[in-house]
Amino acid sequence: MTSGERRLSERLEQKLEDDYLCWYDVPLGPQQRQPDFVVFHPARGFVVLEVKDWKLDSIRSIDRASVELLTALGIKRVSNPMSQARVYALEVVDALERDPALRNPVDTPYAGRLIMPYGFGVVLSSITRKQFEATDLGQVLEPHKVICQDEMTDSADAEDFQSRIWGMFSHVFACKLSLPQIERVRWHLFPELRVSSGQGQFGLFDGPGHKTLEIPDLIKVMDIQQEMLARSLGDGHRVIHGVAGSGKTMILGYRCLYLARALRKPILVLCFNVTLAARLRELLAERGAAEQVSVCSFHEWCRDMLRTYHANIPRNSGGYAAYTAELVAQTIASVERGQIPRGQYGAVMIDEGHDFEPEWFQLVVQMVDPNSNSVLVLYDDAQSIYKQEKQRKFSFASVGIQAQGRTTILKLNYRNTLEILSVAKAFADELLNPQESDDDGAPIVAPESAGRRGPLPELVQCKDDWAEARFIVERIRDEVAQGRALSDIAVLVQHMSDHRPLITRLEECGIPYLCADSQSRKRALFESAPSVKIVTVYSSKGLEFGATFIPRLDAYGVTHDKIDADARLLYVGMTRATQRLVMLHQAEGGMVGRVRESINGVSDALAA
Ligand SMILES: Nc1ncnc2c1ncn2[C@@H]1O[C@H](COP(=O)(O)OP(=O)(O)OP(=O)(O)O)[C@@H](O)[C@H]1O
Repeated sequence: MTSGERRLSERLEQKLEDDYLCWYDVPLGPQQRQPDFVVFHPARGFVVLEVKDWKLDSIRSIDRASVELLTALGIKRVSNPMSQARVYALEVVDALERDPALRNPVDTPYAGRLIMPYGFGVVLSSITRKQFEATDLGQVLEPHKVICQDEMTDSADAEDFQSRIWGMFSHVFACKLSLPQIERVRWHLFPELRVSSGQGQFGLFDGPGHKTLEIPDLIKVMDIQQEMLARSLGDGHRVIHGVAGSGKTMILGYRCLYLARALRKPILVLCFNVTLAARLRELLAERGAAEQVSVCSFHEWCRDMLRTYHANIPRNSGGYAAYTAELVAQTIASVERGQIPRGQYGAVMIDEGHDFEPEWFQLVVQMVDPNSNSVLVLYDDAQSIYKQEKQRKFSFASVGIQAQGRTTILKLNYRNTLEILSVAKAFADELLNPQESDDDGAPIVAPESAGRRGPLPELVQCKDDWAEARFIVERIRDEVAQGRALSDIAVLVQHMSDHRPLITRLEECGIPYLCADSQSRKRALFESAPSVKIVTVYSSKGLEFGATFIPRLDAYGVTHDKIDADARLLYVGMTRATQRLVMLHQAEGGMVGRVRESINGVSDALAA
């Protein structure tokens, strides 16, 4: 920011109330123009502001189209900022007026025109009103559309400051934009905030070649908190505690694409789950970020580092847990002795931070370039399915993440219907009891529903594995008959050895499927032709499916020591379903009673 821009942004923050929205230097509308500031208020409209730090004696000449400036490098000709601001404002009007929901209705006096007033103006941050009036600048910069240096001081009266801004409007009339209308305004102005509803896309905006041509009736756009997080490029470490389905991965995807344009050094995205890493890698590649952004599971990354820097790669002979522990130990040792260089990445982002061990954080934090020091950790304690209770208590500072004061909590779940979320919440009630935590711990946050409605989750009893398989396949056929894509359907199993009858039945019915039963199949889960996905609940973490089946509920939580761990696992499984959730069991016991109670409780509460 120039010093004038900084002062103006401080004044906007101080002198405007909380229901104003202000954007600084953000590309705007279909032409992606970049005005200095856009100020928006739901009951007043919007204004575009250009800020100039020019001193009076640096303006050699000015007319309605351009300005000649005396600079250290000689004379420079630039556009007249007022005409620039006007062009930007008219482009915004043009984009918004195309949307019938933002136009005055046909039988009203201003039929077809924008439902809110607008204005544009110039901020001369180094010229006082007196200086301005002593010149003929007012002939080309209308005086009421200019804010001068002495009108934007710290001590300026808030009411005066606001009336200067709104005095820039040519026409003022009453408007009161509803929340959906405000969202539509943001949808048009900032296409990158659009949440696309493609399957398993984490809401990332459309890739190239999939531009939205028609304006949908129901639009989906990041909420303001998500937008602020996605755009906050600032240096330093940042932690987002977000409930299941609150858009953490979507924000991460957005920041990757944003940072890929802004940074020279590569960006590293790490998660725990191989399947999630593969899906995210694919989506970012479709959006042209493959070269600059590497997405891997943590262990894949360790292996890559050891291979790239010719360090010793352990053999995978003594079991997977021993192998991965050795992989991590070797990577830490290689970094310590300088064989793997530190500071390789312009930014490091960690999805599923709740499944990371403290020493993993310590290792990864060293990988970020100290000049940008940009580290983002996404975390949801309720989904931590690989850790023991005692391991969960740690502070971010103790693992090298300095995020005090830069921690955000996202409570709103957008993924699940109210019915699915309510059942998952009732089921996992004990895990979600909010607990006090200081700014640097990992708070437990209970999700709140964004309110989308759908069918109540189902609990179905079948007599054996074959009956379960027949039932699931029948329901898959129903879903497909109703238009659901195969890849939007998943069966979440407890162990990969559990699904033989299901596969046999799918094959008998000619339904394509893919099992994530090896590392390579996990990586390729979404790459091939459309197919039903069979994944463990573990591997489903981070993903989402329109229709989700969870068989053998009676096999979860059967021993006392597994109850909490399995409850977490099932909470993760249930919150994968965006529309339909069907759970099955053969016997009573395990988690069956708890799920039944949760469904009945929610059913009664919603009926009341
Ligand atoms: N503001 C929003 N409006 C509409 N849909 C949204 C919004 N934010 C997120 N979503 C949708 O919510 C779903 C969940 O998003 P995402 O996968 O990023 O959540 P998450 O926090 O990473 O979840 P989890 O931790 O459970 O994996 C996606 O389908 C996304 O499109």
